[in-house]
Amino acid sequence: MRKPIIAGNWKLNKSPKETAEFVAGVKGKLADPAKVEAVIGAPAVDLQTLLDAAKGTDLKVASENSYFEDAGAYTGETSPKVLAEMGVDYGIIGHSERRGYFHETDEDINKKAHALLRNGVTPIICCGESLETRQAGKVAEWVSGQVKAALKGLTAGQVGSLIIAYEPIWAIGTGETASPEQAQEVCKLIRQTVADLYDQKTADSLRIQYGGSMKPANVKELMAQPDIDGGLVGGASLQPDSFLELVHYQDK
Ligand SMILES: O=C(CO)COP(=O)(O)O
Repeated sequence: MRKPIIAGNWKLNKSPKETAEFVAGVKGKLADPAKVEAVIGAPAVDLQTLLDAAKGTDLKVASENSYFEDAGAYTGETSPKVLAEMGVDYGIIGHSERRGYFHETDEDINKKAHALLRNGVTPIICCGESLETRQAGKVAEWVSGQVKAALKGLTAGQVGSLIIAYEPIWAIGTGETASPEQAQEVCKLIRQTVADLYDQKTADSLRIQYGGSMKPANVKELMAQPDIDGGLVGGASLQPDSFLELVHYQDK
């Protein structure tokens, strides 16, 4: 069975001091790690503080972005090799904010997925359509295209171990959540895309998250969908109380 995974994505929102305060606020209160994984994705400059603070807790750590080369003359980039050495568990890549503001292409994201995997960090690969694409009735074509491009050249074993986050751009930070049915429809399509590219076993082992205004009030309904295995959460992951409510969704 796929273990549910609730991951916060803090984006550019916390300092090291605030990071340590957050972890102190969730310490000893997280869900049973056998039932749900709890992850926080933090800016690169906060990761060491987060790792230190999370030591001895069940909280796992994700980077928000990383480069596709391990080392070299790439000023300002974050090395996947260094992330692995630090003990970072997950690497978010291809977030729509990275694609939009920083012009990341499908090819970059595919190279980043390879780089994380060769270093032993599990990718969380983001995909999702804009409002225009949805209104044009092209969601399936768009999302399956992003998924196929991101997974190019990966083995079935690698794909079965990673995470894809479906984040419709129109639902990010807008308060407008995809309905559970809308989210399920696309998450199912993502799993089918993987089954077509690889096989059913790989598709059944891959975990798929929904992201876009997930919050304590809607987490349970979203997580009840058969193809949604987790959440990638921005705003509602910033405060300990709200994050704890999300990771405890099974107790609601
Ligand atoms: O982009 C997101 C997570 O990666 C979603 O952000 P919000 O939860 O703030 O809508």
